[in-house]
Amino acid sequence: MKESYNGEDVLIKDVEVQGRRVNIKVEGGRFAAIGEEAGGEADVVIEGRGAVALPGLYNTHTHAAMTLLRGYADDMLLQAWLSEKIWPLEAHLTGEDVYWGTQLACLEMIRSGTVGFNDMYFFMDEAARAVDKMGMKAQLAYGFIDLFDEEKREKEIKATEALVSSIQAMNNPGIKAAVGPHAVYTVSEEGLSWCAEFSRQQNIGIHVHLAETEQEVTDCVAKTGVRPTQVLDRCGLLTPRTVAAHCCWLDSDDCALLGDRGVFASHNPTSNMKLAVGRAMPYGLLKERGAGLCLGTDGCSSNNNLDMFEEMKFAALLQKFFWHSPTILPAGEALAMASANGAEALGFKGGRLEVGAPADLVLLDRRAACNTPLYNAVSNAVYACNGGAVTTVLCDGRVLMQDGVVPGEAEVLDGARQAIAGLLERHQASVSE
Ligand SMILES: N[C@@H](CCSC[C@H]1O[C@@H](n2cnc3c(=O)[nH]cnc32)[C@H](O)[C@@H]1O)C(=O)O
Ligand SMILES: [Zn+2]
Repeated sequence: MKESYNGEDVLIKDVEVQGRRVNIKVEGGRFAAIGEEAGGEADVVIEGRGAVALPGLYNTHTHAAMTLLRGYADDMLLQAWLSEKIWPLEAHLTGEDVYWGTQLACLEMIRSGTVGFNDMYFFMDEAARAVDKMGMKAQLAYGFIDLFDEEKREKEIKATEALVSSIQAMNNPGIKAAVGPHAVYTVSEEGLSWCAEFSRQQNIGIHVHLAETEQEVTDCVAKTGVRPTQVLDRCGLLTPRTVAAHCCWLDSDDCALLGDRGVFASHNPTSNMKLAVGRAMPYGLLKERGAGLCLGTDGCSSNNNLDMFEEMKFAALLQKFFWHSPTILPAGEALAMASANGAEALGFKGGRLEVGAPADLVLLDRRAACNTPLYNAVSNAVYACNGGAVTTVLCDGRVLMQDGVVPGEAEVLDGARQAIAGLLERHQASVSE
């Protein structure tokens, strides 16, 4: 497998697509042909051996470098988890840590069939360097938190402007900048409005946490007189380029507003259940009102992995359980949330297994137990398999994993382990001072 990519043509032979055994030809990073007739010369030939072919997946809400904090703090309520555990350790993060933590996240995502993701964190120029090296697609935002303090707001504005220009200077169409106003309880309305205006001026996306907990909503109403959705709207943050993560504690007016504005609601079921936020995103109401619907894992510290196959299953099951409906969020809709919808939410064209689309492709092992029997490949993908069944991944036609091999995996794991050791050492030294 080549570690760099120069638009090689790829021929994938004998794979299962919607019940048919076909070949897939990739030319110039796009699907050129899908069918028995697909063939001809190719720089790379992959024997599918009947593997199940699916579109590449998009994780629309994560804090990628939180891989370094996996398992560091579990079984806590959100506010205590953030203030007592997560933020004190994050204070010691360096750019190098985020470079290795993001590479580890990319490795984990590639191995489980994700080709693109939506990130909000610190040192995002380092995250961009990691994404560029790993060959994935991403929308990257600096997590803007001003804590209602004017001086901190100025610093967050400068950090956001710096990140956007450094990403735009990379000229990598697979890596997009965005603004990342964290949430209504950590960002002033001046800060929220600045983010909205800057995203409009720069024509870039918006990535924000919305209505994750009941406390967020009640505190917001007590403080401003209106609900978080209305605060975001009056600051100009609800747009068709907005991905709002969580969207759990929304009422029907909130859902109507998100639908009217064309916002994408990113469902993060595992994180919501792990942090016991107490309510499932109102999937049915948001769908009825026309909001975009996509899927995310949140960070590794509130999941604790980045496996979008698990996320599809938990989304389908949580919606059925919470809304008492065995038919809500069927497998096909869960797969659409995790692929084409997610790509669209981030302004990418991929996540679709169709001629002309960018070649985002995942092959699942046909011989895996979770694919035996194979009555329905989509049912198995959502309800039976997890990311462990993924054998081969292409992103815009670039082979990121072939037959379970990701080039440079050992180096990424070693680098991440060293970063974790340094981070814990610095945190320990500060605690014992
Ligand atoms: N400039 C900001 C950086 C924020 S990055 C995004 C933040 O979101 C935090 N985070 C992770 N998961 C969640 C969640 O589920 N809800 C809210 N915040 C989260 C994460 O730990 C990180 O601190 C600062 O000065 O803190
Ligand atoms: Zn989050």
